[in-house]
Amino acid sequence: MMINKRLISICKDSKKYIAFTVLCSWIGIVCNIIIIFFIGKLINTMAAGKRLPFSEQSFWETAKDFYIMEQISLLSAIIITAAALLVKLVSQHFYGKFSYLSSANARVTLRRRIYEKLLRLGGDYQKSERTSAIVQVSIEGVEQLEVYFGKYLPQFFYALLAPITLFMSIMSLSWQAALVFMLCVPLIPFSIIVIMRIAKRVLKVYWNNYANLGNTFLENLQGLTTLKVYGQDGQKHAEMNEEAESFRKITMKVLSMQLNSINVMDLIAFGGAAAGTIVGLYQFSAGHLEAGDLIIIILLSSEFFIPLRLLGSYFHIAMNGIAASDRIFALLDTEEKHQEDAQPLPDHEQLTIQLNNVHFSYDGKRQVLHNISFELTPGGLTAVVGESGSGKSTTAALLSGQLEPSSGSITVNGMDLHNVKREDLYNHLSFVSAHSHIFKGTILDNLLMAKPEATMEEIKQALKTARLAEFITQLPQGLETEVSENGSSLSGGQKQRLALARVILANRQAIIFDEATSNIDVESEEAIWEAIDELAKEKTILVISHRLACVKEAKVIHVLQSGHLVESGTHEMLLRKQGVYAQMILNQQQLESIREGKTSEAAIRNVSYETADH
Ligand SMILES: Nc1ncnc2c1ncn2[C@@H]1O[C@H](COP(=O)(O)OP(=O)(O)OP(=O)(O)O)[C@@H](O)[C@H]1O
Repeated sequence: MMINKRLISICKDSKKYIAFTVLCSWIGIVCNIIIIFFIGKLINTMAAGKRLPFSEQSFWETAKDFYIMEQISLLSAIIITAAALLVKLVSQHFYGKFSYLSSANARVTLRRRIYEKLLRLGGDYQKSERTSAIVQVSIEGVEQLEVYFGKYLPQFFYALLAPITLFMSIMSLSWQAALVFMLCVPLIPFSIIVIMRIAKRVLKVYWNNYANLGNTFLENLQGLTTLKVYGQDGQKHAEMNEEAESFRKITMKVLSMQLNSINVMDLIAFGGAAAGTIVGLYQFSAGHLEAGDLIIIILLSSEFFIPLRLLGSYFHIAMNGIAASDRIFALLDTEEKHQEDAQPLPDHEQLTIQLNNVHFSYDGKRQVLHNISFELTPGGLTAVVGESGSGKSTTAALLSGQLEPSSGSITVNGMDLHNVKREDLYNHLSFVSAHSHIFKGTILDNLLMAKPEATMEEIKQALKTARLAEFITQLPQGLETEVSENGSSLSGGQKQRLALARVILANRQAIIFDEATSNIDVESEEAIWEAIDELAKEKTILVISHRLACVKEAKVIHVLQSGHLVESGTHEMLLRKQGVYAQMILNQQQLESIREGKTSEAAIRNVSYETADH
């Protein structure tokens, strides 16, 4: 219970450093025992009436001839003591080094595991934890394990070894005192186990509150402008204060629990040392123990309990790490979409993706897609349209392998998408969403991530197709211009055009555009549509768009309504059908004419105001 086997087996490289740390501590206590024994034996010799004749002989001669134990002269004892002090110093130095190596190794191993897992999970990581919680767990949570590996584990094994070593040493002087010490020792781990049961509960709440606070903080920070616009920042401030207060309370609870348990352990440690010493004193007064031996027992009594007492202190800090490790394991255990035996995609010139009777639900309860079947055939433009919430983005996410159907199947060139290696799929297929991620770095860095070996000619061509070349040449630092986190130093349209240039440079066979032109300026929108039309001449393009006028030229348009595929065909065919698509076109035209009407009315009003002003 006090050892987390899984954690240790993951960080198995730390094991040898833990063993070395224990060895260093053990060498330290053996040195202490030797020194204390010499002091005790010297006192015994003096108490027996033997005098050091310093006035008659030189110090060295006196020390050489004065025997404190059979076969051990004072001079030998001084030399051995000096050597023991030196060894203790060296072992203390190495204790620090090995303790650090053990924890550093474990932290590196865990962070690498988390990172690799996140890479394998891709967008699925949110199934297990929220983004802020993952950041907390992998930074602070892993950091909390420093004490577990660097201090707690070595101390755990040392705390088993030290009492046995001391028991054997004291046994030679008084087996009764040694026995009393030994009987009191298990009371400390017993108290640790009792406290651990309470601690586990409290620490779980502590970590939940901590993660919630982090999440609220991140969300409020990201949405600060919206909160300010709606005057909700004060309200959110108050809510965050409440969360912070509950976090403060649970932190105080953890601290007071730690303090109380340290008090209990102190009571046991001092009580045990006192009990053993009383036995020693009793034996001394009865004449069964010499004065020096009693002093040895008194001096070693604290050593008996210090290792376990220290184990208790480390234990509380380590428990925090263990609670964090539960969250780390939850993340590491998140089911991965892909099996180890995933296959590479057979090399085809073109990509055909087929949806066969696909049903999908996010939560297993509400069906979002019902029995969808269609084919994304090679070359040209295919469109998926439908009202908001009809399931367009979900379809795009299924086609690009980000989601898996609840039932039915998706095949790529005849192969089940589930079995296709993700790297291989993305070597053939790209995806551009409404919020393409632009990374902190230069514009060139962002482009090169699509094709690190791209030539300047290819980059220029991609920028030209994405209608971004002119903008870049206007920048004083051109391609070397730094963009801030998530491209926040670029406009929405520039960001999307940069994402488009990146996808063009990647030169995949198929590209899915999911509302890639929503929420951007008209100029950028037109530029992107022109580029999409150009790309569709060579590649397989699937667009999801609410702008029906832009998909008129598509070779096939699929219409979704409440998760059902209700119509498929060309623009003309669908218009003739007078069904859902024709109605959508009509609605959009009406909406646009109302908008245009309003604009012209406003324009007329403005003109008349202006005329009146003049
Ligand atoms: N992550 C999610 N978890 C649960 N339900 C979701 C999730 N994402 C979408 N949905 C639900 O699935 C349905 C289809 O959503 P989807 O985003 O695919 O629609 P859409 O047609 O792309 O809409 P829009 O045009 O507004 O983007 C909606 O009812 C939505 O509420």
